[in-house]
Amino acid sequence: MISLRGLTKRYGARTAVDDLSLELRPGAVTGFLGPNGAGKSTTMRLVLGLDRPSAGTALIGGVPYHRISNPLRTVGALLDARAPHPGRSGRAHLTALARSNGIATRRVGEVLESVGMAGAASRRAGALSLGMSQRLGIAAALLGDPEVLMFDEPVNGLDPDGVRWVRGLMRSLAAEGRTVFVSSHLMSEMQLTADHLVVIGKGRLIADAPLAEVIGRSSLTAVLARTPHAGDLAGRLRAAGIAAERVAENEVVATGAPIERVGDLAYEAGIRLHGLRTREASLEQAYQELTENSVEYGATGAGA
Ligand SMILES: Nc1ncnc2c1ncn2[C@@H]1O[C@H](COP(=O)(O)OP(=O)(O)OP(=O)(O)O)[C@@H](O)[C@H]1O
Repeated sequence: MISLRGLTKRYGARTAVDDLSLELRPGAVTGFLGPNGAGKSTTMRLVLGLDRPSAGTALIGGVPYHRISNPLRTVGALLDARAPHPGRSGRAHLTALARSNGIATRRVGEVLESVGMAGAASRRAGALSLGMSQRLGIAAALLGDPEVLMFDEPVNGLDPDGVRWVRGLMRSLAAEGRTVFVSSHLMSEMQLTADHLVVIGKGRLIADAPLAEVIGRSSLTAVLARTPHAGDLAGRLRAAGIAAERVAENEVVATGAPIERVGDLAYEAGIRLHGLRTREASLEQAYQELTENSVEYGATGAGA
């Protein structure tokens, strides 16, 4: 469990993380989304005690990182895949980490195997491709078999097989009851991986909700009704406070209401339906709506 309370980080006049309060629960993959510069990496660094908050707290299992006696066994993280010393082999890097954290060195072989790097373990870290570096970073995060895992852009540089592998890994770590917190800019991938989403913009919390709820709140998620009485139905729905529009002779699009409510209102009004279905927004669309006012470094002008 990770708990943030009023977490704030200022760099001079710039507020990178602004009063974030949330709880990340175990047994779920929580996706961490936000435009470039939103404060995702800074938040993760604060949780890991790599930076000091200007205000507020970040707790792991109820305690701040610096008070955890066995940090690697409690929380594993991939923040920067290029962090290992470039002259050291992957195996040497992991062995040094294991030794300095009281972890049995046989774990090194196990995690190298589990990330598909057993064959490349003796290569210098500096000679690894970005994708292989990501795998090594994931191996380091898994080394202490921790309950809490944080990954900053873990699929960066991975090929499609690697991306699918990371997705499966995140899902299985969560299924084992661990807390999995993962940032990404790949919305289609997040939609397949995350159970819950935390969205921030300019350091501030924009959304903290289950994936289905974030998608359900999008204006592009709608209920489509086919009926020979489209005008009537649209009127009834609007009278009940639901945004509804007749888009064709026999079709109504309603937004902001669950499909059951639209079906019930049609039934109560005695309006015959020939079809009723939900059209879901993609996470990409929902995300864009949520963050359109928070993009700091976006392109401007025509075509942006
Ligand atoms: N050490 C630092 N000194 C000054 N400003 C910093 C420092 N670290 C981060 N920032 C600023 O804080 C803000 C948040 O940066 P951060 O890297 O946390 O964002 P992010 O959401 O991870 O972005 P990205 O998606 O681009 O990785 C940015 O405006 C960044 O320039």
